[in-house]
Amino acid sequence: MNAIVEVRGVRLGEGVPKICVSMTGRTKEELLEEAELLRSIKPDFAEWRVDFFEAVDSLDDSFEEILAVLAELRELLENTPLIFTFRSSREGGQRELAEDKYIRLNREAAASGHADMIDIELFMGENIVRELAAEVRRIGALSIVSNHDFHGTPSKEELTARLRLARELGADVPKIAVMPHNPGDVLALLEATYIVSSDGIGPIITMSMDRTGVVSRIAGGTFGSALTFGAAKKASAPGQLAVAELRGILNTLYGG
Ligand SMILES: O=C1C[C@@](O)(C(=O)O)C[C@@H](O)[C@@H]1O
Repeated sequence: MNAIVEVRGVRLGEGVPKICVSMTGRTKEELLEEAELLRSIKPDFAEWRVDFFEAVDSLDDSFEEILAVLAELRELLENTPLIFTFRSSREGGQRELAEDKYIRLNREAAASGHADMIDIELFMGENIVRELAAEVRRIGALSIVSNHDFHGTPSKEELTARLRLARELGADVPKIAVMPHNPGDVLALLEATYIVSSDGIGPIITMSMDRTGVVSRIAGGTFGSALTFGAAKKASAPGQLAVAELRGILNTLYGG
């Protein structure tokens, strides 16, 4: 595996940390509006948080409505790399999907060719993650294997182990987001980031949430996090800064 992951010409793991903005529309109209806004904001990456999309509740077996919206988003976003993410409730998302639907949804999103990266939750289970990550890659997309703790921050050792496990299971990019209760928790996240990024195997994405964790969203790159999430209209997680502000700070820290 290369130390750099390239998506539509954007090199993750090299230079200034990349900025990703999530689209959290509940309806197709809201999503298309968000995509229009992103055309002017021009983040390095866009993420569609599919769990916010109301039509998920009436999903039939074809996923037709989701795949149609995905195709429209792809077109509007032109060459901006697009991450497809269904975040389940137990990891801080809006909805839950039965395991078989979760697998098929992600597989079909990858097969559509409209999503560049597919977010797979680490805690779906090792076999599912391994198979899905391999399949996503076979189809020609990339995988982010993610874990989120909205209640606390595991120990540095546990954070390190989870990031490395994601990689072992085939993640192109391991990702972890955790909630700090004190500055020591942020330090644990940053130290784990430094340790795992020093493996030199490939990019990782980490963040500590909320006000206490903001420092990780702006300076995580110093410790080896390749991407940070910023907000356009609405934050998709606590602590995200507005893109313009984030971009200014990243330019100050890393040169633009
Ligand atoms: O995994 C992440 C990171 C995130 O939770 C954050 O804290 O910025 C935001 C989510 O939309 C994204 O999928």
